[in-house]
Amino acid sequence: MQYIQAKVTQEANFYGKLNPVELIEKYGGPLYIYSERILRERCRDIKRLMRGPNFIVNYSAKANSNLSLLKIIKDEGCCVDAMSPGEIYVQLQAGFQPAQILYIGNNVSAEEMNYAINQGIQVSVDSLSQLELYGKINPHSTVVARFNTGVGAGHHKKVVTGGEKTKFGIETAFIPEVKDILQKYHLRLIGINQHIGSHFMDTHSYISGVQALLDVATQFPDLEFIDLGGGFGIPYHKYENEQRLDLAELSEKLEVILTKWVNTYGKQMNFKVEPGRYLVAECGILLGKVHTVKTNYMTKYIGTDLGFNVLMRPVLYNSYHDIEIYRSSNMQSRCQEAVTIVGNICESGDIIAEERKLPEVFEEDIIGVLDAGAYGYSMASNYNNRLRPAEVLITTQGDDVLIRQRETLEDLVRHYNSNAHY
Ligand SMILES: Cc1ncc(COP(=O)(O)O)c(C=O)c1O
Ligand SMILES: N[C@@H](CCCC[NH3+])C(=O)O
Repeated sequence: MQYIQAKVTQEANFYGKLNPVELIEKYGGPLYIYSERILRERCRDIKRLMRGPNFIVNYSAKANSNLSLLKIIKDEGCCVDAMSPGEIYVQLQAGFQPAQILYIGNNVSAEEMNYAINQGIQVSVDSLSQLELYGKINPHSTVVARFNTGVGAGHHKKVVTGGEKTKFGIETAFIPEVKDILQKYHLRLIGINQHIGSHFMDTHSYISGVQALLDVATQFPDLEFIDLGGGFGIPYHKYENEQRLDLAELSEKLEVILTKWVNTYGKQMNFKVEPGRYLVAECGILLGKVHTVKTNYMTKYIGTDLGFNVLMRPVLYNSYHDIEIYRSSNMQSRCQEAVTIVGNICESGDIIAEERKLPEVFEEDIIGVLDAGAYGYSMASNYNNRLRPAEVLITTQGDDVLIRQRETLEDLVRHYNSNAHY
């Protein structure tokens, strides 16, 4: 097999004992591959953000809720946050204890709240009306509230979750109303949280958000924890040597402001963060095959089986992913050229990479889409009745293990009611 453009994965010895062509031959494509080693490294990186037992990493499982990955993350000593009863269900299956799960809901129904409450899982509410609902359902208990401090950040406006133009969190101007509802239902606010948005690469906005959240915290004397949120970015432009987010710098800044704040609050505090992408993005690569190479009116299209049903990010946010090329044939790339890599979905926007400069690509080549572990499979769909792919873990020993089967055609009709009369 030839590694045509594969500097990143070769340096990381990503694929273990098999190469990407062999992995596709063995499991078929498209295929998500995850490196256990890189996943564990990222968990350890983020756990070094703060010292001591009062710091908890809550993995935000919406980024990737594969059961096997959850078990590894749990094994690394992380807890989790959940966005839905489905996430809670899978997290319990992965072995997390209810006390290790924080349900950070948004527009949650009474049934969904009860689902969490009945399992002993702490709920965080993000509006006055949800706080009222929680109080009615579960008075004389503890509650957590998500605030919107006005600070937002993110790689695209669709993923900025703090500030004026977002549905999330309780605006800080409503703190008096929060206190009234707490009193009315005899609720004790034990934690507050926020999440300013996804994928920041410098520490500035996160620190501003933390400072603003601490100002909110000062107004509630009974807190046991403050959850500072996630959003830690990863270098998607590895071929351009993009710098990593400076976690050491962030750690130093956090230490200064949190220590100062704890001294004035006058009581020990637990601090949490909620990283999703940071833990799982870089451990995942999406592999697919080139089925067609064609030119339409001067644009050279590389037609693959990587439709936006398997990786939505480029279509939804215009997101960039580095591309690698692996080849089983002896074909030789003669030049670098700008090509547009597309999938097999019936929409013109089904583009993974537009006008990307790559060594000449041939049919049957394997394409690797890097940093696809976060919001890849978890946002995959059955659009065009395509099947969601299989997922394979490369263990720290370099063995490949199937951790989720590829869907089958039968899965596509599994939930139809064939006895329906109409
Ligand atoms: C409440 C909450 N916490 C954490 C995250 C994780 O974000 P990220 O994957 O950017 O760390 C998200 C997603 O943006 C979120 O909505
Ligand atoms: N899905 C987004 C991140 C948003 C996370 C959820 N608030 C992405 O792929 O970048």
